[in-house]
Amino acid sequence: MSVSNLPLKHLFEIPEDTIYLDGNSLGCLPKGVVGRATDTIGREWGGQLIRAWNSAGWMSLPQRVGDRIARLIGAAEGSVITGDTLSIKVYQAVASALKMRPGRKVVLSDSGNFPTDLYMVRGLLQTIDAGYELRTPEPEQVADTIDETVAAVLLTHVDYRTGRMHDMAEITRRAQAAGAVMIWDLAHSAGALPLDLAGCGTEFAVGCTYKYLNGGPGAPAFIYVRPDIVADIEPALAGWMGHDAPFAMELHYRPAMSTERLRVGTPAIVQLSMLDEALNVWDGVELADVRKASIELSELFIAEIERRCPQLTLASPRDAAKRGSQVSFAFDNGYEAMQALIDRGVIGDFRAPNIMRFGFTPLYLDAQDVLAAAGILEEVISKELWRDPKYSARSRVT
Ligand SMILES: Cc1ncc(COP(=O)(O)O)c(C=O)c1O
Ligand SMILES: Nc1c(O)cccc1C(=O)C[C@H](N)C(=O)O
Repeated sequence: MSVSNLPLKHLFEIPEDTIYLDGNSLGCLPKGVVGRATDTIGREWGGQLIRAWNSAGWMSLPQRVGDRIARLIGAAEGSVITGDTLSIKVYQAVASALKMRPGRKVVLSDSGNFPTDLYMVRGLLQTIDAGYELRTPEPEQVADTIDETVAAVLLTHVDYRTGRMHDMAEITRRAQAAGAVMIWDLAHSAGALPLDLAGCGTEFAVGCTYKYLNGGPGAPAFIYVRPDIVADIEPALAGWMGHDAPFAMELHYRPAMSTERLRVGTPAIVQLSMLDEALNVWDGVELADVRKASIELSELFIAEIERRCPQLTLASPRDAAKRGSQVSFAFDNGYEAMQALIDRGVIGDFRAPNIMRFGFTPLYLDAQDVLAAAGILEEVISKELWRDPKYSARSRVT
């Protein structure tokens, strides 16, 4: 693919004979990360011990890494903080949003949302036990369902199954016009396409860093809070690291005056330093270039698969402007076909009930990869290689 400075394959460890189309679930390993983890463990922890919180800058790492992510999601410096898992950050955002709209009793999401987002909301509402309701209309109906009973709208921008993308600016506008607080889950957007959080005015956004940001399995999540409201929000999960002066050890919680108030407990320093290192691959990269290459690669893939594999049905929006950076095809034996494909070095994934999912990560993928993957998928489908009984045990976790 001939987009300016992409791809940057040489910056990644990619196993030989592997075409990786699953960077939308777990990104590839950037080359510097192993060395950085070793340094954090050996030199910083091993050599500096407790002093490293100051001498190695561990205490400020959640904010510094947040600032690097902010550039990639169109947010101002200081408005993004890292830590915990995305599930926790969803909980915090929704809990804070409900406090901002006392008297309103509805959280609005959609029926396509990733399960953990819905589970976290239900768990929160059960804990509060004050007559709240979670509504989950079809994704296409969400905008028209926002009314003045809605306290918070929680949506995943890019659908994990189909790649269908909500109109962030328009839904944010509709939510705020009805007086609701907007929360975007950017799990499948951050690092995948240009975002303009500051411009769209959303109150909150949350996301993970192990997909397109390549932070590694279990890498810390992030949360964005619009700068003008941060001093007023009441953080659920008020841990000591979100206190204005953690080492004053005060008995009463006094939140930090910045996004730091969304911190909870001790940050996972090794993972955070791995993420910090992984973000180096983005230096000098423009999301507009990534998006252009992502659309070219995914259009190429769709054209090739529709020509070579008529048994598969496109399950993603055909219009690239309405898709994130993944392409899904429906196929009744998709599970088995995906196992057969993975066995031949093309790694995508399967999502129930029948979705074969392929992620496009232009930092380490090019047109040759896409053509080769399409050829192998054609072989799996046309020769019905997926019928081999070894592909039928549905025991994989992803
Ligand atoms: C939209 C969305 N939200 C949340 C999660 C997961 O959250 P966590 O990182 O807490 O496992 C995922 C993927 O795992 C996701 O796709
Ligand atoms: N977070 C994951 C994990 O811990 C194990 C396996 C997969 C994941 C994922 O990220 C799944 C992903 N969010 C999805 O869209 O399906």
